[in-house]
Amino acid sequence: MNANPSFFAGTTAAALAPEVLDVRDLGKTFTLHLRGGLRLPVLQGVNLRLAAGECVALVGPSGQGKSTVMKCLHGNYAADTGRALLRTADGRRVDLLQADARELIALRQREIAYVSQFLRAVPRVSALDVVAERVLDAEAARRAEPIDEQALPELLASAREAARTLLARLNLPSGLWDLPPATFSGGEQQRVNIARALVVPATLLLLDEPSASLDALNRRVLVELILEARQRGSAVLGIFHDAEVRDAVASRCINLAENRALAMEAW
Ligand SMILES: Nc1ncnc2c1ncn2[C@@H]1O[C@H](COP(=O)(O)OP(=O)(O)OP(=O)(O)O)[C@@H](O)[C@H]1O
Repeated sequence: MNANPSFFAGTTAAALAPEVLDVRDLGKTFTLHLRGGLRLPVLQGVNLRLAAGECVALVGPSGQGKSTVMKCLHGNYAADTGRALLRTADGRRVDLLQADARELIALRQREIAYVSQFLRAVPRVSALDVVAERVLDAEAARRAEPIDEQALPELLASAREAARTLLARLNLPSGLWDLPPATFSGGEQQRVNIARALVVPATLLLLDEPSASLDALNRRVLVELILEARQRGSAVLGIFHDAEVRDAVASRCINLAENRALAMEAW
């Protein structure tokens, strides 16, 4: 499938699918306090919509703010303006830009998965458990209470099984599974990161250069996994500098530079 660079030129299926994310007027200015309060207006009036099962690629020159959009939606950066309404799996509408810390944690456990180029691994936790923990977190969030001690061994066993399956699919050597990923190569860490994000279905997948450190074999696995996530109904927003990966997974592209002007026409 070729990515379609025109704004809102989605597939018919995407047009019929329920809307998952509606971002309007997203704005972000960085203030550099160590540079005398220098202000960098990076995002202004960003609008985008994502339907279940579609993948939108953010494209455009370096430094334009693509990663900043992702970080605002994931709650790593506070946005200055706008709203980003996410329709959750149980049909609620949550503004990602206004969610408080507790709500953000819950959203990250159940609804939103984020892959960046960098894995922020907890020391001494094995690669297997970095992935399996996400399954347990999602289950605890689904039950809206911590998992009790009696249920834990069985849940942990099935979470580790799911983690093993995905790590094997991503060709991470089994000899590494019980080791903490801190000393892994860039590509190995990236694969743990991808497995952690994709081991449970997400309403919204945020992928910031997920193939940056992958070899050709694992890029193909990544493409398969993203297409399967779309098929399950995840809405995917991604930055893919690898054009082959982008063309294989994206249903349309948005260039932030063109976004503002075109969005004004569309609304
Ligand atoms: N935490 C920050 N503090 C100050 N400036 C920042 C911060 N994060 C990003 N920027 C600036 O915002 C601009 C946009 O950065 P961003 O990483 O979002 O761009 P990008 O489009 O993703 O670039 P690339 O394609 O090179 O990854 C850059 O000029 C960057 O220096």
